[in-house]
Amino acid sequence: MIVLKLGGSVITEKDRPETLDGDALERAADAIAAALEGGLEDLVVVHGGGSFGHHNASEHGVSTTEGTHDANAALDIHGAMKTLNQFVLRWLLERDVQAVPVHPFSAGHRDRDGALEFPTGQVETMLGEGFVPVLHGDVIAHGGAGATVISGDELVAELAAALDADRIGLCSTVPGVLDDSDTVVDRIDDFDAVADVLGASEATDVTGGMAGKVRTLLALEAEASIFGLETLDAFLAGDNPGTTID
Ligand SMILES: Nc1ncnc2c1ncn2[C@@H]1O[C@H](COP(=O)(O)OP(=O)(O)OP(=O)(O)O)[C@@H](O)[C@H]1O
Ligand SMILES: C=C(C)CCOP(=O)(O)O
Repeated sequence: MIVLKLGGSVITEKDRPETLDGDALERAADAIAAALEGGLEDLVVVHGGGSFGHHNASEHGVSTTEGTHDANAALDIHGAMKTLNQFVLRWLLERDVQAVPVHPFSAGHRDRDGALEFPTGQVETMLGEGFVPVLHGDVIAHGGAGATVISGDELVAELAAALDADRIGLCSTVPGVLDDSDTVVDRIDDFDAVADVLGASEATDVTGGMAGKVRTLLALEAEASIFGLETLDAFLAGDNPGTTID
């Protein structure tokens, strides 16, 4: 079973609000369709926000820790993410991938300590029935804070642990984690060893960019790969392109 995140920075033009990168989404959807046709059985897709969601969250001052009690603000962020989710579903369905949505806002919550509660029975049942569940970064009810942002990366970590994923992949806009001479770091097992080169995203991003991604993945028991779109098909075929986080 694979949990795959399509980075928002890959499938959208991240510095132009609410702009899809149709060519990139097409390439990603082609790779997913080919892998399923080639025999891959269980795949969960999660996508990030890119230019959908992050701008809205930033405008409303909402992040993973700063919440809102204004339903209009929550729905503005959620609506942007659902719009992008519709695009992802459409691109997959056009390639006969049996993609169905799971909207995290209606599926889970954080408690007062910020701990995520995310039941996964619906995702497991979808997989068992031959569907490809497609989740996305979203807003989520948060005890004492109203609604806060949940990143696609956090959902990947949660799903991978709950579903005991065999492989975890984060397809981003970079070929992997880059060191200070822009060479892809092969393997990361310690945050402090790479902390100096890990930055935020270059675009508006309320969930922590590459540093947040590495921190989230290091907390997982299973290995994860961070790689670029050009090696998505290789990852789905069983290779470990880019940076391995363990
Ligand atoms: N050391 C690094 N190596 C690679 N990328 C880095 C590094 N430090 C910071 N970055 C930034 O992190 C970005 C990737 O993080 P980002 O959160 O934008 O990715 P994403 O998951 O694909 O998108 P989204 O969060 O919208 O879903 C890169 O585009 C780059 O700007
Ligand atoms: C900004 C929102 C709502 C979702 C962010 O998800 P991410 O792009 O995976 O960090």
